[in-house]
Amino acid sequence: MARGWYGSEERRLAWGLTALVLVLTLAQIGTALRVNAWHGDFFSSLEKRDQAVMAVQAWIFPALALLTMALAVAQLWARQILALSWRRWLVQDLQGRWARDARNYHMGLLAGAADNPDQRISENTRWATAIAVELGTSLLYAVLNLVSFVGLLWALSSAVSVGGLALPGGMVGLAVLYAAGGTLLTWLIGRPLVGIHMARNQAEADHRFALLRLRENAEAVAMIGGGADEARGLNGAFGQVVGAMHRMLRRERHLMWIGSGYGMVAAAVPLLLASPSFFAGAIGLGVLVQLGQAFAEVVKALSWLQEHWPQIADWRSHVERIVALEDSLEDAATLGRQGGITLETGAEALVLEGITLRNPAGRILLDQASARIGAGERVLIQGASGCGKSTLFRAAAGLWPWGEGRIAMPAREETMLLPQRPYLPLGTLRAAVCYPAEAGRFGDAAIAAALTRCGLPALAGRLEEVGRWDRTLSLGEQQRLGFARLLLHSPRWVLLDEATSALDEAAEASLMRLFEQEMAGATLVSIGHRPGLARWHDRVLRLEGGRLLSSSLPPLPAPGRVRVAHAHAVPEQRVVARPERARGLGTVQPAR
Ligand SMILES: Nc1ncnc2c1ncn2[C@@H]1O[C@H](COP(=O)(O)OP(=O)(O)OP(=O)(O)O)[C@@H](O)[C@H]1O
Repeated sequence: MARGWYGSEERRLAWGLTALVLVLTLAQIGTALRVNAWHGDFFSSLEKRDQAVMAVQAWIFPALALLTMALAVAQLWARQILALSWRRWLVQDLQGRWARDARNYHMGLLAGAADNPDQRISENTRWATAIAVELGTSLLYAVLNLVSFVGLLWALSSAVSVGGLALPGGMVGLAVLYAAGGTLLTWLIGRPLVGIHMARNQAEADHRFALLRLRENAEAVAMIGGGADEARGLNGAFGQVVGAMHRMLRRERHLMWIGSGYGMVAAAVPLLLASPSFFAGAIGLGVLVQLGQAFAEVVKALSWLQEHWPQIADWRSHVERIVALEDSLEDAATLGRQGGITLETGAEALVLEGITLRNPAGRILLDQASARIGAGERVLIQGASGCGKSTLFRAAAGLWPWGEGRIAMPAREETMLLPQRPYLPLGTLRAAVCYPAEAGRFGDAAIAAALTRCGLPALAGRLEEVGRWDRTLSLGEQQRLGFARLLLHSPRWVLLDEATSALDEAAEASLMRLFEQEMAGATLVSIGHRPGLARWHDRVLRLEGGRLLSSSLPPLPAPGRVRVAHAHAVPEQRVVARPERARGLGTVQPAR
């Protein structure tokens, strides 16, 4: 995680902020050392009853206090900015990779992919970076403290004798043994904390996802009266969070016993051990106080792991989740590339050559099928539910990884696919209609005309309104909006996947008439179950038993009559030219 940022185009910022934190931390250590020396001088002056020296020390203290405060604030600011900048880079990097190249789609197809990527990107990155900076600076502080105070402790303890035995550096050895014992004990008791934090993180993510799912499906749940059941499910999901929290708190309580006991003993031991030397007059009060402080600082520095173990466990659980997401993103990219289907774009026709498609379980949907749809044709794809019609479109969009063969497609910018429920982005209605182009791409008059033509005249005056259009518009209205998009973008190739399924026949006819009038030159490939759809097409491609069977449709019937496919279907071999049409203008069927 860190290497990416420190090697990125933001590396100057990354290294600069890190250097700033380092310098400010060093300044803090220097000030702490000076405060320690001040204590020595102050208590020595007290002991000697030297008022003049004490008055000087009294003046020094406010300056030291002010410096300590200023450095604490500056170092905190630098740490926070470092963590925030790193998180910003990490989030942008992760969400960019997740959103691009359909990796989020391929992650959904991967068995065992990292769950809840949203929580990993928004939540885990926050803690992984913030705690890393905290741990990093506190470790640096501990190391520098150790280096600073270990010499002092060594020097001071050379004047101390225990039981008449002078041990130069004895206090240092004692501090090392003491901290090592505490660390070992902490590790033994606190080891399961990492797993517990992982379980808590997972439970938190599952609970949040359950809440989100209910929010997104509020209407369906309310209609079926599933509220009580949902509440039980949510309570169950949160119960997992509470369970993990209890396990975590129990462990942390155990660690607290060790931590607090150790701290108390560390404060008293050096004073008790050095007091005989003080009474014997070998050391003064100032040295005794300094010795106690230096011992506590050395023990604290050496006990860094012990003191920060709960934080380390928490941090690791966040990092593990981000690393798992990164792995899944890589796997998704591999899955996206691995497909045996060769996709060529920029072709003049849509050509399928020896296409085999399988579902994720390996079931063959399409077996070595070939077909060609020429420019200007209107082809209806039919077949039983679940036979693989939409999967064929997915393959044509380069999304389906399971299969073989070759697909040649027109250029992407000349093609537009309308699914059953068009995707409506968050934001203004204008943005929703213009999608995927930018909101400012089309003028008001063009948008209003498109909406009116597609039976949504009432929406033409609400272009600046912000709303959840996927919620407030009925499915039929959303499908009309999809056709308004088509009109605006005017692609040469249109792929419809049950894009009129929510409309009545008259409204469907009104929209399909677009391909007779405003978009008369476009090639149309649709998927649909309704028999009435056939009248808007020249031929049918039927997906049956893994084969694509082509049937031409009879010449244009009289308006209002439904056309049916020829009884003798043949495997696709040739292109059937689109008959010339001449039809009267259709009437607009407003939805509301
Ligand atoms: N993401 C997926 N994971 C697992 N199976 C899938 C996935 N997508 C499609 N399938 C399976 O592939 C098969 C073909 O699905 P597809 O959506 O192409 O059917 P369809 O012919 O369009 O059906 P319908 O007419 O009902 O829309 C189905 O059995 C479906 O369950």
